[in-house]
Formats: sequence, C-alpha cells, structure tokens
Amino acid sequence: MTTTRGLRDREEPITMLTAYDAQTAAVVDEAGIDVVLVGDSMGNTALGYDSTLPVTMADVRSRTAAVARAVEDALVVADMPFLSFGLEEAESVRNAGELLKEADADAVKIESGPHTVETTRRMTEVGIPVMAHLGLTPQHVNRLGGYTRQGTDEEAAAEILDLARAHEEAGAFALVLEHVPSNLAAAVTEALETPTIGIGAGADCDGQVLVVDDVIGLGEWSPPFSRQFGDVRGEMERAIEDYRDAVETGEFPGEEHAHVEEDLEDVYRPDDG
Ligand SMILES: Nc1nc(=O)c2c([nH]1)NC[C@@H]1CN(c3ccc(C(=O)N[C@@H](CCC(=O)O)C(=O)O)cc3)CN21
Ligand SMILES: CC(C)C(=O)C(=O)O
Ligand SMILES: [Mg+2]
Repeated sequence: MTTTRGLRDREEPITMLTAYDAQTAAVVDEAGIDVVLVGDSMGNTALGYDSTLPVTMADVRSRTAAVARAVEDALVVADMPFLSFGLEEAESVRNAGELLKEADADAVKIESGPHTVETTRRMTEVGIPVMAHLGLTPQHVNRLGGYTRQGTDEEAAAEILDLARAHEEAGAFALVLEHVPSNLAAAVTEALETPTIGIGAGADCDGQVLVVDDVIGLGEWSPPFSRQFGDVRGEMERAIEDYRDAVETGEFPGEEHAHVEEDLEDVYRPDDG
C-alpha cells in the first residue's frame, strides 16, 4: 500500500502515471506504479476536448471512483478541475472533500500559485492530503499563451522555488514540477523535504509522472518531454479492422460462437416464414 507519508524517504524514484478508467488503472496498479493520478488531462485524452478547462467536478468524481474501484496498492490522487478551487476557500475544501468521500480518492492535486497556499493549509488541516503542482500549469494556458517551458529566467525560477517552499510549509505531501529546467527542478528537490515528481523537469526529481496515453501510444499526439513505450493505438486499429473485415466477409461469427438449441425445433421451422 502506498501512503502519502510513505512517499518520503524511499530509495528508488517514485513512479506515477495517470489513469481515467478502471481497466487502465488495474494494469497501472498491477505493474507496481506507486501513484495513480486521475488527471484533468482526461480533457485532452479520454474526453476529447482541446484543453483541460472544460473538465468538471462530475467528470473527475466519476473517473476517480472508477479508478479507485480498480486500484489495490497505489495511491489514488484526484486532480481538481479548473474553477473547482481558487474561488472561495470553503467551496474549494468542500470540493476536495467530495473527491475523498464520494469517489474514494486518497488525496487531491491542485495547480498551485500564490492563491493556493492557504487553500493547501486549510485542506491539510481538515485531513485532505494535497499534492501541489508548479511550473507549467495547463489550466493557465490562456494566461501563459501556450504550453511553454516555465521558470526560465532568474525571477520566474525564484518565484517557483519560493512557492515550492510555501506549499511545503502549508503541508503539501508532494509537489509536481512540470516543464521547468532540470537545474531548477534539481534546486527545488534539494531545497525541500517534500518529494518532487517531475514531468519534463529532468532526472533529479524524487519521482516521475507522465500521461498514460502518451506512454502506451494511445493518443495521436504527445508532448516533447514524453516517451512512447508502446503502440496500443496501432494494436487497437489492427484488431478493430480485423473485426470489421471478419464481419463483412461472413467469417465471424463462426459456429463456435453460436448455439443451436435442439428444443426449439418444434416452435421454429426456418421454412415457415
Ligand atoms: N496527452 C497529454 N499529455 C500531457 O502531458 C498533457 C496533456 N495531454 N494535457 C495537459 C497537459 C498539456 N501538456 C503539454 C502540452 C503541450 C506541450 C508542448 O507542446 N510544448 C512545446 C510547445 C509550447 C508552445 O509553444 O505552445 C514546447 O516546446 O514547450 C507541453 C505540455 C502536458 N499535459
Ligand atoms: C500530467 C499531470 C501532472 C497532470 O496534471 C494531469 O495529467 O492532468
Ligand atoms: Mg492536471
């Protein structure tokens, strides 16, 4: 069993992957991945939007519940969707709590900024473990003007380091660093006790996370910092096209897939109609 406390002080790097459904989550969990993130990247992947912004609490609640039903060992983290936090403190905490109470998440993740320090503290105080997320925060795509690398000048890098410290002090149990220079990620990892989990942030973080669709080769597109370890889309295409051909040629279903019920001989005679 992976626990939020157990992520600290481990020998090997922490492994984290997204999952948005029970079948994928079961495979991820059985592979021994430490943390399953029900990412709001479901917007770009499972749900077919072109950003994460349209993803709702209902989407994340339903997908988190499916993942939690399938996972036995990994820590299940629900990613709070755009505008489900950050407006009012009480509403943010209530939404986070809903993901623990009703969807069986173990923790939530919040795209962090100066405005989430107190939110992180409040959630932690009431017993909701919070994973922070700094660097590229895709819910801010309209403000950032694209999914660009973050923390690339002294001022921006110092702000990320300061916010990392502030979220650690507020009680975050882990910190995702997305699309930042590897030397900045190394400096943040060095400065914190809290484990860092990188995506496009180099090898010096305490762990790594990627979107599962990118790893297995399910989607049509993946970011430059990702690696495709398989070709699931190719295999799905082959299987589905083979099925289509088998039906069209009459090769499927065969006799082994059908059943003739001898007792029906009296009530059904093919030459009746
Ligand atoms: N399938 C998938 N994988 C992801 O890793 C992912 C998502 N979806 N959706 C949410 C965010 C978006 N992410 C992204 C998306 C694009 C770039 C990217 O292409 N960056 C380029 C160009 C940036 C630009 O100029 O707009 C780069 O070189 O930094 C990076 C991360 C990471 N996340
Ligand atoms: C890539 C990770 C960190 C994420 O936030 C997501 O999948 O939504
Ligand atoms: Mg996310």
